[in-house]
Parts: sequence; structure tokens; C-alpha cells
Amino acid sequence: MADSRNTIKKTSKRLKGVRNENFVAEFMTELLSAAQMRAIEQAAIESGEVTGLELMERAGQGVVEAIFAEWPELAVSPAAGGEGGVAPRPAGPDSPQDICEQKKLRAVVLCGPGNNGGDGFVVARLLKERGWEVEVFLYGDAGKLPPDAKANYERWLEMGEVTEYDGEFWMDPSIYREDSVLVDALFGTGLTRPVENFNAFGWVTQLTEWRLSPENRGAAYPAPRVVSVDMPSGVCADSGRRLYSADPPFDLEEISADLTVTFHSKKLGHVLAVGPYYSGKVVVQDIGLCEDHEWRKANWKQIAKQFDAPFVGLLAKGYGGHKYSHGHALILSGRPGRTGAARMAARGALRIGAGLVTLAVPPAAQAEVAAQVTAIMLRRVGDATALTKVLEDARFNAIGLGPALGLDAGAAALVAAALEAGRASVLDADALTLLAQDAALFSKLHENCVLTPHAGEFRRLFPDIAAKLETAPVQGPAYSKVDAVREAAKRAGCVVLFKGPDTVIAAPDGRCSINSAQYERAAPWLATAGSGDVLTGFIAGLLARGFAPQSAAETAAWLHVECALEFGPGLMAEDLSEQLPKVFRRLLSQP
Ligand SMILES: NC(=O)C1=CN([C@@H]2O[C@H](COP(=O)(O)OP(=O)(O)OC[C@H]3O[C@@H](n4cnc5c(N)ncnc54)[C@H](O)[C@@H]3O)[C@@H](O)[C@H]2O)[C@@H](O)CC1
Ligand SMILES: Nc1ncnc2c1ncn2[C@@H]1O[C@H](COP(=O)(O)OP(=O)(O)O)[C@@H](O)[C@H]1O
Ligand SMILES: [K+]
Repeated sequence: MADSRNTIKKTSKRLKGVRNENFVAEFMTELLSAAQMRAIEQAAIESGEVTGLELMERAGQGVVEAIFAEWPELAVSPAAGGEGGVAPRPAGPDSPQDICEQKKLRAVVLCGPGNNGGDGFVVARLLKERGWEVEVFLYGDAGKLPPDAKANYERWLEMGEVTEYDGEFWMDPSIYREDSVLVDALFGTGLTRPVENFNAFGWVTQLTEWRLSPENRGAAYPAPRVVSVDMPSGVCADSGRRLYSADPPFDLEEISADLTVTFHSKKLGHVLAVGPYYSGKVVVQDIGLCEDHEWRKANWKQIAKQFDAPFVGLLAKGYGGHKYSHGHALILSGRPGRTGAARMAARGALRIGAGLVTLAVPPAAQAEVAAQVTAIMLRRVGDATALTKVLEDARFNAIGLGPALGLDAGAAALVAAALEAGRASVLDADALTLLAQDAALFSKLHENCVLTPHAGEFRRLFPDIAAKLETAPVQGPAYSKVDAVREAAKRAGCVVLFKGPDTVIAAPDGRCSINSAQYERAAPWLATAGSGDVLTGFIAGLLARGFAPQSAAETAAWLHVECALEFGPGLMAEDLSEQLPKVFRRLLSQP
């Protein structure tokens, strides 16, 4: 199996190079929808290169390998099976050797009615062959299993039993052992409707309750590991959202995995919405699906990417350049007492490498701002006419506006003047609210703009789109944040960056990427006042440096998270830009 995998052509999941601690060359990973995954699988099967049954075998094998890699103490070879599959265990006061050594590894596999269940039957067989004690439950009608799942169901029946899982079942408490693994193979990419049976996840609910109950915290035998096959069941693979029954009060318990093992590529649902919360940790296993170049050529704009790291070559400053060769960003400041947001943005623009940064300040705020900045320059800009005049200087090649700009007519006129100048521009905060209030202003947006709404601003700008995203989904694939931002970008005619732990960035032509601040990149400290202003500055700075709008937004969002990770807990918005030198040094130093 492993050999045959090695001979199979590598997929192009990794679009560029490799990433290690010091050297970043990779920059995007594909995130597939369920339909895209099916299309890739279908193309491979139709080419005659592989059968569905072989793919299912590799998927099951991939799950078992991932379990063993994650918890080496559970790894047993098939040869150990005859001896009972007992894994070596450490001695210690809480785990007396004489008890633990005798413990048999145990898996409970919950199979669903489709091919996800089929993968579950493969996992059950492979673990049993390694001497595990395995119990298998089927949620659904065995007679209606699709052919490959049916074949694996029958293979399993040659070595074990299948118990009908009707949701009324409560697990024998002996399952709650450290050496047990619960395999969730109920639903994967085929989840199309809410799970109707209220008790369908009763077993997992029981487990969750057991884990959380005070008397079991710190118990000698911690809870079993929960492993989801492909998706944590109940979570939509396209949107990362849970599906809800149209008839309340069916707020079903869901499966919350420690480990989710998916195949070929991550799915959108692993990084969007609540997907990360339920997935635990995601491991992608290669199942030897070949690259279909024709299909990819026809679909590349429709495939969303996870932005993993920028091209370092773009971030470096070449020798021999002068300050004007790195652009001049103009950041618009608010009135006196409200200049901090723009000052933070300006500092971000300068730190990220714009050659020059000028703050455009209302005359009344000049003294306040002048007392606070040094390397950043000042220009008095009292109104829209003055802004238009300043922008006659073509060296101002990027504009950042919105943070604490104000919502009065004067501010609206400044937004209009900035847009009419046609420069690369990032619009945030108050500028977004002004755009939402005035259709004529909105119509001035052009392809060199980037909008950076948070959820509230997105709702104001695109209420109908936000409503689709906020309505509880009753069928899959559910409308996703990727769908919403693509639709918004198309309507606005410019790049839209919708903030959050799953920041989605889309261009009007459908290109889309996700900057995920989740899993090992979780950066909850970014939820602090003013961090969005710094992001505006980062984008403005990169626009000044000549980055295209989509690329500026992606790179800035990624660096923003990297700065938060560099600083860690206790982060304030002011700290973000100050991490850039360290982040750049790390990125730019090659091994
Ligand atoms: N696409 C691929 O390339 C591969 C897919 N594989 C597995 O196949 C899975 C996809 O299989 P399927 O398309 O059969 O889909 P699933 O097995 O995810 O589920 C679909 C089945 O569940 C039913 N169903 C959906 N929602 C339901 C609900 N709420 N209540 C009750 N029944 C419901 C459907 O009618 C269908 O029978 C993947 O997640 C993966 O685990 C792997 O075997 C390997 C390769
Ligand atoms: N939990 C979180 N994890 C990661 N990033 C977050 C989280 N919460 C917020 N952010 C990021 O922090 C920034 C906050 O921006 P914004 O909401 O505009 O705040 P402010 O208006 O205070 O500047 C955005 O870049 C957003 O993506
Ligand atoms: K599953």
C-alpha cells in the first residue's frame, strides 16, 4: 500500500515549494468544496487510473496511519494482532504497569449511510487486523449502502458484527477509557440535510457530557480520542456551518473531534465558520488522486486557497532602490481627539515597507498629530478640494482611509475625492459606513480598491448577502463566507476582505483566498481595539509598494496574524507594527 502510494503522482495541493521554520517558499494550499472533490475523484476513476474501492481503501488506511502518527502509543503492527494488539505503555504512579499492560486497544466505529461510512468499515477492518477490539455501528440501512461502502461492509462482516445504530443507543461506560478511539464515519462531504434523528449523536453527547463532568476531569483514565473521517459529522464541508432542522427545537449535539483526517486536500469547511472548532486538528492524507490539468485549468478561479505564506521575494527590498521606488502612501486622519487610528495605520504602512508615508490631517488636528509622529510626514488637508489638490502629485500612489474618519458630509466628500483620484486605495471603518449609506459613493469604487469590513460593516454594506450568511442553513452545501465575499467583491467591483479568524479575501473575478488564524495559527489576541486600523495601514503600505490589491490584502492579513503570534498574549494594537522587523527578519533569512 505505502509503496503503491509512493509511485503515484503527487497532487498539486502544495502549489509552491516547502515550508520549514526559517524558510518560506510555499504560499497557497487548495481548499476544495465537496463538488470539486467529487469532480477530482470522478476524473481519476474515469481515467481508469484508480477505482472507487481503491480510493476508499487508501482513505481508511490514511485514517489509521494518522491515528498512529498522532498517538504513537496506539501504534501496533498487524503482526502484533495475534498477541492481542497490546501497545507498550509507560509505568507511572497513575498508570500502574500491571494494569495498563493488560489493556486491549479498543475502537468504536460509527458508520453512516454513504461512502464516509464505507471508509469507517475499512478503518474497522484495519484496526481489527492489528489486534484491536473493534465494535461497529451502522446508522442507516445496510441494503442502501453505495457499492464501495457495501463491499467494505461485507468484508467487515467476515470478521466482526455490525450493530444497528438507531440513535437510542447509549454507550457502555467502559468505552470511556484512555485506550479507546471513537471513529466518526457518519457523514463526510455528502451531508446534505440536517441530521433528523434527535438522538443520532446521543453517543457523542454522552461522551461530551462525560468528559466535561467535574468528577471525570483529571480521572486516571481520560476520555477516549475522537477521530472524524473527512469532516466532523454534522458540519457542512463547503461552509464549515452546522445544518439545522427547519423544525425547532432540533439543536443537535455535534461531534467534536480531537483529530479529523481528510483526503487529498482540506475542504473549505475545515477552515470556515465553526469547522475548526469541531475538527480539532486536521491531517490531510494523500490518497493518490492524480492531477487533472484540464479540469484545473478550467476551474482554477473557482478553487479557493488558503494563504499560507507570502513570496519572500516580494517582501524584500532590492539593493539600489530609493524611497520613491517603494511608493508613497497617504493615510487620512480624523479630527482632533480621533487621530490615533490613522496614526497607527500610518505606522503600519511605514513598517511594512512603503518608501514614504504621509498623514493627511485636518488643520485643527495638525498640532496633535505633529506631537506624536516623527518619520511619518504631515499634510494639512482641510477638505475634499484640498485632497484632490494633494493627489495631483502622482507620487502618492496609495491611499488608506476610514479609521476614525468621521461620518459627516465632509468625510463623505473626502471618500469621493479619494475614489475619483483612481489610486490604489484601502477603505475601512467609517469609509465603509459612508459607502453603505450612499449608493452614488459606492458606485465610485474601482478595481484598485480594497474594502476591509468586519461582520457589522459587511452587514451594512451588503445586507442581502449578509442575511444569506446569517440565516441558519437547513440544507447542504450551505451558503458560505466564501460565497458571500465572492458575491460582495463582484458587486463592489473590487477586492473585499471580510475579517475574522477565517478572513476571506475575494476579487471580482472569483479568485478567493482564506487567511486562517486558527489551529496552530490561532491568534485570539487580535480581537483588540485598533488592530483593524493597523491592518488598513499594512494594506496601504503594500499597495504603495506596488502589490496588486488581492495580493496586498492577502499578504497584509497574513503578516498581521504573524505579528500577533510573534507578540502573543497581552497584545495591543500598537504592538503589531513593532513585530514586523522580527517577522521580516525570520522570513527573509534563508537557512
Ligand atoms: N470523494 C472522494 O474522492 C472520496 C470520498 N471518500 C469518502 O466518501 C465520503 C463522501 O461520500 P458520500 O458522497 O457517499 O457522502 P457521505 O457518506 O458523507 O454521506 C452521504 C449519505 O448520507 C445521506 N445523508 C446526508 N445527509 C443526511 C442526514 N442528515 N441524515 C441522514 N442521511 C443523510 C445521503 O443521502 C447519503 O446516503 C467522503 O466524505 C469520504 O469520507 C473516500 O472513500 C475516498 C475518496
Ligand atoms: N479571534 C480572532 N482571531 C484572529 N483574528 C481576529 C480575531 N478577532 C479579530 N481578529 C482580527 O482582528 C482585526 C480586528 O479588526 P476590526 O474588527 O476592524 O477592529 P478595530 O475596529 O478595533 O480595529 C481583524 O483583522 C480581524 O480579522
Ligand atoms: K465524518
